[in-house]
Amino acid sequence: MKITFIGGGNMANALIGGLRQQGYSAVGIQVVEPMEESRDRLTETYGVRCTPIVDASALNCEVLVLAVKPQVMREALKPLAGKLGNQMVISIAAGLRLADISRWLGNHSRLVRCMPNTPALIGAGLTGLYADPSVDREGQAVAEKILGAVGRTLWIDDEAKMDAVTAISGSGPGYVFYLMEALENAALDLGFDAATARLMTVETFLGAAGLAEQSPESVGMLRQRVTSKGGTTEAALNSFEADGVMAAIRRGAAAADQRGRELCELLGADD
Ligand SMILES: NC(=O)C1=CN([C@@H]2O[C@H](COP(=O)(O)OP(=O)(O)OC[C@H]3O[C@@H](n4cnc5c(N)ncnc54)[C@H](O)[C@@H]3O)[C@@H](O)[C@H]2O)C=CC1
Ligand SMILES: O=C(O)[C@@H]1CCC=N1
Repeated sequence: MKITFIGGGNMANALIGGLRQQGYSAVGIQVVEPMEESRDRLTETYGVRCTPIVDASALNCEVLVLAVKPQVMREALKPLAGKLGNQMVISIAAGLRLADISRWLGNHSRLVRCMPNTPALIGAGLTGLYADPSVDREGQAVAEKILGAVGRTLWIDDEAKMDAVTAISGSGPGYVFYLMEALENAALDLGFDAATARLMTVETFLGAAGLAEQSPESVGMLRQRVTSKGGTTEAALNSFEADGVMAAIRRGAAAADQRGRELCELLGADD
């Protein structure tokens, strides 16, 4: 199965890195990427062939992965419009409807919309997938195989829910790193050096996530188990509540969901 990526930035690197780690041959992967520096990096790191524009070899594939920013997707698809045969097209762009992508491709219908996340780079991604009703089981299996190579997959049966997937697991690593930054800064405030602050932060997140994964208990219950009455954790959590941290995070995720829907309307509208 030959795969062509349109766009060779962060996410394409994460997906290609994951596929290569899974033993997927570099010969089967090609990338269309206008930036010379990014092309060189991809070739040096993963041994994949890169071209600056869509040429005949880029079209000679079974699967296309659309990995450009939503704002440049329409422009990036112009060289592909009307030139596709039976290829499966997988879009990983936030906030772009399959109907719009299909139209920009000249009414192509074998489309799957996915929302991966950056832990894909270490094989620990989570991808939400939605398939156009015209995609058969074989097509779905192809998408599952590619995204499944870099982590877990979750099929969504309503495309409108893909913005919510983006707001939770797509953008989620950004929120987690933000919380990690906060804990790291707190450790610095309390007098630890940078390396120790990082170690304590990373291990605490890893340990807590691992515990949540293995435990049958809810995360709320796990939190309660750390929180002794009148103790230190309670002092911190009371302070978070007084500052509205929980509500602020929920409002933040809602803002991400809303932004996905805005992008959808803004970028999907006809000229
Ligand atoms: N970064 C993330 O955590 C996630 C991003 N996404 C989605 O993945 C897509 C890509 O995001 P990133 O990789 O973060 O962006 P990026 O900016 O790192 O990569 C996009 C690449 O596309 C290239 N490009 C620009 N115009 C092009 C064209 N006409 N033809 C081919 N390539 C072109 C750029 O040079 C750049 O290297 C976006 O649509 C985003 O919504 C999805 C899930 C997570
Ligand atoms: O911030 C963004 O728009 C992209 C989509 C999910 C993660 N990064």
